[in-house]
Amino acid sequence: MLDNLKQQVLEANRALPHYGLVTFTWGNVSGFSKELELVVIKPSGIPYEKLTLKDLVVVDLDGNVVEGDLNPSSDTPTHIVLYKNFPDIGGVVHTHSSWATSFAQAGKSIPCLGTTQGDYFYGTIPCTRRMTDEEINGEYELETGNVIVETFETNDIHPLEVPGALVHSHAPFTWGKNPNEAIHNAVVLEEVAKMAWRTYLINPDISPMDRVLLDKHYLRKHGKNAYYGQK
Ligand SMILES: O=C(CO)[C@@H](O)[C@H](O)COP(=O)(O)O
Repeated sequence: MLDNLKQQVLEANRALPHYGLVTFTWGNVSGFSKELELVVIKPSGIPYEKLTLKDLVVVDLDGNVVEGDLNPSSDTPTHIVLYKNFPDIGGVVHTHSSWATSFAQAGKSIPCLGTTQGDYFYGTIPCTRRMTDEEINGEYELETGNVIVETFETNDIHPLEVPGALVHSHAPFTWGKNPNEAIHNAVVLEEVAKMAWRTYLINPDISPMDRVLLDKHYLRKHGKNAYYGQK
């Protein structure tokens, strides 16, 4: 079971440069085994092209390394917070992909302007609030996860209906049922961020797409599945 998850995490991390989502090592992917309550994550600072299965790090939900000789990604606490608070997710991606990161730096959420986003994100992709000095000077990566969870709870957003968020002044995180789905959502997020910027340049007054069209597209693709409409 863990070997299969490691293979998924390795392939997902290698997909980051393939899809143009990272510069240098500005990104990381993890996978979660609910049965084992273990997270497999990319080691910190290791280039994707050099990554092997034995380099991956396995941590428990307290962040303790249970397998691996390298340091886990510096973002590991954020990944763990998301696994603990968003049930049914099995993969998390963090990148500094430039279009999505530009919205995060601007502190702007990405409204759902068209069906491209509507097929994968059931509405606005939220940007978190700025973090406080205490949060930044405390356990920053842990607080980063907490501010994402806070954003979803405050705005009553279901994390499997909107599988991603922009962290103010930082960058995006996406997730999914497994690492591959989290990567897919990261690619979509970067693409719709680019489209949103261009859409606002063409028409600064454009409003979000009609809800009836969003429902038609989102429900057609996802159906009334287990989590639709539930918290
Ligand atoms: O967000 C950041 C830095 O701002 C990190 O995502 C790094 O860009 C990658 O860190 P490692 O995964 O290599 O520790």
